[in-house]
Amino acid sequence: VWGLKGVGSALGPDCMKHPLTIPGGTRQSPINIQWRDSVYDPFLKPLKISYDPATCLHIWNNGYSFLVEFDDSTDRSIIDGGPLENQYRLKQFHFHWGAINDWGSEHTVDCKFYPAELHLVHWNAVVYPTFEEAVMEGDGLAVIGVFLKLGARHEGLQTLVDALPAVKHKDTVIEFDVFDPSCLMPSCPDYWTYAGSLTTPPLTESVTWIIKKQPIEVDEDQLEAFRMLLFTSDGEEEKRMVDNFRPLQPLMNRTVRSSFQ
Ligand SMILES: NS(=O)(=O)c1c(F)c(F)c(S(=O)(=O)CCO)c(N[C@H]2CCc3ccccc32)c1F
Ligand SMILES: [Zn+2]
Repeated sequence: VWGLKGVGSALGPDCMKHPLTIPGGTRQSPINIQWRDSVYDPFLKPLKISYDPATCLHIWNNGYSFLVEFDDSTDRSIIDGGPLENQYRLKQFHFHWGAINDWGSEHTVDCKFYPAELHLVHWNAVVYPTFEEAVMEGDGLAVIGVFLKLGARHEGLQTLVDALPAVKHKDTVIEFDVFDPSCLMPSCPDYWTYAGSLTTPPLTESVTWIIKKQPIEVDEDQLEAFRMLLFTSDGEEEKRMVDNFRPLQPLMNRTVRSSFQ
């Protein structure tokens, strides 16, 4: 259901090819963010992020991406403010990336792909009793998207990169017990926000997307470390874990708001 893995051409305004939409879907993700069409909303608050590094549990290759999962049984790692009505609890973060640096992100900005994109998945534990229930509700999830661009080595990311060989194969997990994902946040507070969906099954329209304007820099070796992961389990014919992003989806009747002018 990840749809056609067409990478689409970033040329011209129509950088969406063969969008695979969910029947009846009106708020699917990812989308192209056309900077000039985004609307500044002065009522958007700064995003507040407070993560407790001790809530970090493990890294898991689940055959889609590699996830760093957190203990979300309390409100120790949360986000608040921004476009959100409630605080949301951090459940996991993961990445999407390409086989080469010309593409890899899920969202695009003015039809430009980044080589990778970080997603921090949070859920509304104020209103919903479990993550699984929040996944089914329009205000259930909040995902922060951070673009990765090729540049200087990212020291904070390196501790994660060093652990990746241990989760090379699908369904491998290793303990990862202290990591503060705020080290992966860009310094600039600016973001875009829009109502969207999960980009993997169940593709539910339950996500308030918060896409940071400023990318973080990572170096070629760090991107290559992502690309040596495998979609396949140990003993199966090896398939490199690359191009694990969903094609762009139609904006339909949505406005992308910006927290900046
Ligand atoms: N781009 S994204 O933010 O939409 C997104 C993913 F891209 C992605 F790969 C995953 S997953 O957990 O690896 C695969 C499960 O669908 C999730 N995980 C979520 C989605 C559904 C679900 C169910 C249980 C635990 C985590 C998740 C996700 F929210
Ligand atoms: Zn994602």
